Amino acid sequence: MTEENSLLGLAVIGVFFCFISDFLFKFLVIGSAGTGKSCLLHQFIESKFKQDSNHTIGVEFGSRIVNVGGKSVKLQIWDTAGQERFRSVTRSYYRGAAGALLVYDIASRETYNSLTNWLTDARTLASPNIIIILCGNKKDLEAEREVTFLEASRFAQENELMFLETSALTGENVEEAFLKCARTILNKIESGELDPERMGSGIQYGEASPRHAKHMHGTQLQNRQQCNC
Ligand SMILES: Nc1nc2c(ncn2[C@@H]2O[C@H](COP(=O)(O)OP(=O)(O)OP(=O)(O)O)[C@@H](O)[C@H]2O)c(=O)[nH]1
Repeated sequence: MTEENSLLGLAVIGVFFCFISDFLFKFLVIGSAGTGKSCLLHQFIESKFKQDSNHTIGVEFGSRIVNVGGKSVKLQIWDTAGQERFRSVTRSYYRGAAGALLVYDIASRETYNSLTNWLTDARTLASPNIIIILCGNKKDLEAEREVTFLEASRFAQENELMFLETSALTGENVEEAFLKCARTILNKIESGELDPERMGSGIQYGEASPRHAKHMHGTQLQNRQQCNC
């Protein structure tokens, strides 16, 4: 084998391992219209600010594999429309989500005042154990701030939420928000508090997980037994 061929082989193996994951987590991005949910998702996936973002119609989807505590986790993220007229559509996507970013705009008290409604929806429609991070977005609009950091952090504490102020425009804390949520879920899996095998947990074993291989092996065995081959 030539040196070029072996380098090519290593590159192919590298690319393969980049696309396989230990876990898959279903995430939601929820909150009032115009708070920057689509821009946060775009910044997280594309590492740039989405210019001319329009209102989301129903839901949009994005995914990215991240490394959390030595494990590769595929985040399957559903960006939901904040407009009231889409509520019945977006609510149908909540089911079985493991984590959520609950977004308000620090420059709009109205979006902050609606948080309780979004939170109730998430806990009743997704799961009472859903891991939620509160994101005070548009942190860059300091001069227009209507919601203080302190009051939002108190709200987060009272409602058992994690909290960060973010800016989809500058990228500040965007990566951290998604990773913090993923890390908390992973810690709960490792401590046994969350069971990925429970129906509707919003968690699946990825292709790189030995549990996935075991599960696949079991399925293949079952199929073989069924077809007698
Ligand atoms: N200054 C500033 N503007 C932002 C930021 N994030 C989003 N915006 C702007 O806020 C507006 C709404 O952003 P979107 O991401 O479309 O909001 P959304 O929450 O997805 O809205 P819906 O889809 O209607 O629910 C757009 O004009 C964005 O340019 C931010 O971090 N800072």
